[in-house]
Amino acid sequence: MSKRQLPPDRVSSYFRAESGVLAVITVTGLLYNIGLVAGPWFEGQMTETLARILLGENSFSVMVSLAAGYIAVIAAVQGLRFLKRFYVRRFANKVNRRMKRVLYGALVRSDRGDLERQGAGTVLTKAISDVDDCAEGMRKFTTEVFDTGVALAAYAGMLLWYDWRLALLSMAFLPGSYALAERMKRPVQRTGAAFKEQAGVLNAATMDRAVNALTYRVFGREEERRAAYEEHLTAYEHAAVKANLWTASLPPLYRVLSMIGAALILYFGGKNVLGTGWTVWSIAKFTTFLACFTKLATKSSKAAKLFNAVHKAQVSWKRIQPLMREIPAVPAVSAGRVERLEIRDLTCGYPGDAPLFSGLDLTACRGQIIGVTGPVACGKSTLGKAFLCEQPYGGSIRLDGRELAELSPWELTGLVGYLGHDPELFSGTILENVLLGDTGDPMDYLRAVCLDGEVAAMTEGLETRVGTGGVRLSGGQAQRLALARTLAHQRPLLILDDPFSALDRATETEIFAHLRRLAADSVVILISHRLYLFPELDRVIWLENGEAKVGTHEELVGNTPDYAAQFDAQREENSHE
Ligand SMILES: Nc1ncnc2c1ncn2[C@@H]1O[C@H](COP(=O)(O)OP(=O)(O)OP(=O)(O)O)[C@@H](O)[C@H]1O
Repeated sequence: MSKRQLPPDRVSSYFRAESGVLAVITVTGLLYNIGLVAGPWFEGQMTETLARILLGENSFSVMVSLAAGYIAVIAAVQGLRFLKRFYVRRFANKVNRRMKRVLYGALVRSDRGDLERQGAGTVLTKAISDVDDCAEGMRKFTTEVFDTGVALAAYAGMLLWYDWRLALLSMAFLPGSYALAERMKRPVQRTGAAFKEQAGVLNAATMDRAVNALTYRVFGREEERRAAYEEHLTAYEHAAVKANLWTASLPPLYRVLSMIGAALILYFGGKNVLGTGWTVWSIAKFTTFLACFTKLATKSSKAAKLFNAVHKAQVSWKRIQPLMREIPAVPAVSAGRVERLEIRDLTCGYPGDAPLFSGLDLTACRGQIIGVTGPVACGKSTLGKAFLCEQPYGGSIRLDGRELAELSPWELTGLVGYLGHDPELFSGTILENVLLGDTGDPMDYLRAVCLDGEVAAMTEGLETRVGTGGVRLSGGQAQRLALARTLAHQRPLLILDDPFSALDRATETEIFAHLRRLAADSVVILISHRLYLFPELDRVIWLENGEAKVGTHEELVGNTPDYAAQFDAQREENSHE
């Protein structure tokens, strides 16, 4: 089966898609873990040799060659470990990328209305952190299968080989330690949850005191608030002590329990050395056995970590699984060029309300930029959204003769690009926000929106994380980044709703020049309150009092006094700056 056909809503697909990398991990992982057993073997041999040297039965050179062999084996084992970890990391990165590509594809083609209601940026941020948790869980699982699973098997095999009775006896206490840990999870979780809750209450109380400090002072309620705050603080301290007591006191107990096996080895293993036990051992075997057991006991305590990581990944996967669907490629006909946009007798509004405007007629050709403006709340954004067909419109909007309302959502996605008021950035990097999982050079688009210099000056450049909704960026940076994203995903019809509102005039003019060049193959609908650039537009739509007037800038200045007045007012304002 080819990689493309693997169903993206199954975790196994992501493992199968990376079977090559997993094969390398398996080979290096097996060699590394089997090599690990060589350590205790060498330690046993060196202890034996030391005893013999002291008794005069061996020369020092034997010890030197053993030590050299030990160092060589450790170096080889660590080399294999490095290789295995490198490939596990690579595997996790590839899974992460693949999952994000599927996720972006699904979200970008989701119903815009739904997404807007939930806040598209927030949906993406949550889903992306779930993908990160899944990929991390898969990484830990893949690591621990070898580092814990295979290593435990190798150590256990070695113990059984040396003395199976003593091996079973000493290992019998390990499950007891896990069972106890499992049973004690409940009070640990309960006190931990209570502590977290108290921390939340205290945070809220702290915020309340800080934000409303002035109000409390003015109304003479400071002392009362202080007393309430002290109560929260005391409750927080008690909860913290309880939670810490449980979490700190139990692990040593588990360790003592699992190390009972070591005491048994000292006793029965000693008998083996003296020749009165179940089998006959040299000092080397005794030392190797003890070292293997200690390593096994330590390793096995990590098994819980593996289960936790897998459990967390499962929870995240459940949340994102419904989003992980294969998205059919946008039909080729939609992604191609469009020569003409024809709007006839267009009426827009919301169900139950009078139309915001009606009778809009316009024909625009590829490469043209059409401005839309008018007084506050005249319906500019509503006109922009009409091209997304979220609400039914009256009249007709045709792209090369194809009525938008009759197209499938995916065809529409291939034809219409949209940038709304809200930049809708998600908490990924600048690069991810521009490319949305596609390939290409984001710098071209960042240059076009005059953001390249600022990104280059950031310590992490394109890898800078922008925070949820782009909170780490200024308003102007967020707006330009969203515009770069729109330009990076060119469509034959581009709707830009007030894309320059947070920019200064010089930047706006420069970006506009780039827009002309980059969108030469599209029809651009540019909605704006600011009219500086309107003389350069191919046509202007003026919406007012339910009417839509269309003309060149000069025509509207001549026949629409309100448009002329708004343009003059802005020009005058600008000349005073
Ligand atoms: N989803 C909606 N349901 C009902 N009415 C809406 C909806 N969205 C907007 N409106 C109303 O439609 C009118 C026009 O809104 P719209 O956002 O299109 O105007 P605008 O010209 O873009 O405004 P602004 O100048 O503030 O950008 C407003 O009165 C608004 O309250």
